Amino acid sequence: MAVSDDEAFIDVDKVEKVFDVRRRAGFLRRELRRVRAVDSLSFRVARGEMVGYIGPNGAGKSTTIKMLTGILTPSGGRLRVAGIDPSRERTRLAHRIGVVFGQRTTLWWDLPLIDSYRLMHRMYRIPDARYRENLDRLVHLLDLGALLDVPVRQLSLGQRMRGDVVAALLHDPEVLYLDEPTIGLDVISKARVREFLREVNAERGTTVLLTTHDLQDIERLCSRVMVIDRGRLMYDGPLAGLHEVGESERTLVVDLERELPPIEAEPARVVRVEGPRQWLAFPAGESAAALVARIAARYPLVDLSVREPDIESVIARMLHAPGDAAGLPQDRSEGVGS
Ligand SMILES: Nc1ncnc2c1ncn2[C@@H]1O[C@H](COP(=O)(O)OP(=O)(O)OP(=O)(O)O)[C@@H](O)[C@H]1O
Repeated sequence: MAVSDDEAFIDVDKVEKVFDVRRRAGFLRRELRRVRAVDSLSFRVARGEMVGYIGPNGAGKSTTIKMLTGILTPSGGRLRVAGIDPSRERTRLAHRIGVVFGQRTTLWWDLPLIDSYRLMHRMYRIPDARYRENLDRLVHLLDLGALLDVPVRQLSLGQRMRGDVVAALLHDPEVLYLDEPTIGLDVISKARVREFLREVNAERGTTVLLTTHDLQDIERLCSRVMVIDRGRLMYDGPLAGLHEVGESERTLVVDLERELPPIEAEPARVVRVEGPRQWLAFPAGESAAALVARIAARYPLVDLSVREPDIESVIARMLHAPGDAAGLPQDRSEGVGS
């Protein structure tokens, strides 16, 4: 998407990351393999944007985020966040970014939640008044008041995740990297975290880069989505466009009054029939309401529901490579000698 030079808050220009990995290739032999995790990757994100960053397992998403936080140094290309080169000035950048890794916690496991926040207050040298104001606001928004004195190890996954989100935002970061922030959460906790992220983005103008395997996270939060595969950017645009490129399909499940032959309702097609229930696949870009109206006019409809495609199938269709279906680990290594 077109973000100009001046607007770019995150600026990634032909960035590469190559890992050299030694693998056992016999009794004594070790073979050196070169893994190109990120391959000439370029994109820009403007301040205040909320962007989904998705791709199959092993596509290079975490490697990108690690370079953006300064944990990893690129092998080539140029990378800036808020004008800062992350790997050179990691500490300075740390005051301006927040990170939530859904699979790991940044909180101290044995301490009550509030003690982790007090430690962050000191670590980030957050002015007292600002710390108190942020803590009150965030704890209220994420409904954590009753849990502040509970050790982190005793929190449920959803409570812990909300605790992590507060920790990432206490120092008012300008950019937030979220890696699977709703993984393993129940429907209510997911909705609460999403609602909260939308508010933070709207109120504070926080720039958000969101990695997820949950298509609904993207649908609810991001107007723009970037798809990475084998370290390369394959798509950058609205989610609807991704459905079109990938020709992804939604499913309409209809319950009829009685068993009937397969419904005829172009462009939908019946993919399964079980008694009076029929499943119809139709292009994700088509209006479900118009389709339902056409079917209701001709068939005795009792009930219906619409099922969205999952993110893996959308990406897999877009990549047009059934053998490489998203979710499968990919070997991207090149032999470089022993
Ligand atoms: N420290 C490392 N050393 C060697 N290879 C690595 C290292 N980190 C990542 N890789 C390799 O780089 C590629 C990209 O990995 P990365 O973790 O960035 O993918 P990902 O898109 O985040 O995947 P996932 O969705 O599974 O988290 C993979 O082939 C991975 O095995």
